[in-house]
Amino acid sequence: MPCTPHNSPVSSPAPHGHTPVARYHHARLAFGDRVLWDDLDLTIEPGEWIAVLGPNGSGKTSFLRTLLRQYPLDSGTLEVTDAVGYIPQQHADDADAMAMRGRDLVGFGVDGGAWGFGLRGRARRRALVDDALRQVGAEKYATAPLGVLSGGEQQRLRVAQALTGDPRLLLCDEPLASLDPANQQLVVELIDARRRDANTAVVFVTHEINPVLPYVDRVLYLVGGQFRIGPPDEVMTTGTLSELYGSDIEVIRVGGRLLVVGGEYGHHCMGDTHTDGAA
Ligand SMILES: Nc1ncnc2c1ncn2[C@@H]1O[C@H](COP(=O)(O)OP(=O)(O)OP(=O)(O)O)[C@@H](O)[C@H]1O
Repeated sequence: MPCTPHNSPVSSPAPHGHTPVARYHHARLAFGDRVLWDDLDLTIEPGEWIAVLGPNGSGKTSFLRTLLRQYPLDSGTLEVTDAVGYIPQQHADDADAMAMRGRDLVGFGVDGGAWGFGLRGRARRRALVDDALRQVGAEKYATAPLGVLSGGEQQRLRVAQALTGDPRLLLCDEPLASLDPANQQLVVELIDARRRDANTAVVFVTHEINPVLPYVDRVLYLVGGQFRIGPPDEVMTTGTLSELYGSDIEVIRVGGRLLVVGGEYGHHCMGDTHTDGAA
């Protein structure tokens, strides 16, 4: 993959206006012979929720990495806002969970853990952290060591961390993994509240579309170097997924939830879209 970056900021005078937060034009990403996608044209609008789906290794995290400017494109262009927030998977922190308080984790969003602030810098940092904690309702356990908090509480703090930069674009990398359904719902609602309050766009990588299905505007479905992008009703269909996977896939709707079954990729598909008790 060439190292020349093709990514550049979208110029945006109005932070939460109508300027797109990201724009791919004829974009291609490949590692050696392995093409993850080619000729991707995609404009992400403020307030839009895009779910990124696909089997293991199809390029979902790599897609986020292009938006984070960690992976340059092979060809084509990507313009993306500078105001990007990132929510990682749970348990993604390497730091000692008993030595770090909840608000320390949130503070990393402000300064990446840098030292040497003046008084004014510390006051500003404290205000940003307090505001982010308030947005996710985590004030109560902000001073507890991270290691004693539940998975749901920790994930709330990671949402708060991502909000400290006042993002126009929120990137979420499987943020529901290993949460129970009640905490999944809570985290999804926090993200949606931010989207509604600040018109922040959301790009949400997930193996389980059902917890976010009511919020999703468009699905980007990646499979074996191919992709489809469109509203869930257009992409999550027997016809579209069968064509994309190149084998028979059946999509069944059960009580507002989706169950995807069949074909040689059946195992992946079940994992991609089926959560609890949809069958
Ligand atoms: N820096 C890199 N160099 C070479 N290959 C890479 C690099 N990053 C990712 N890949 C490859 O690109 C493919 C897509 O990886 P990616 O992590 O984006 O998939 P994914 O859809 O997020 O997978 P999963 O669902 O398992 O998390 C994989 O085959 C991976 O090995």
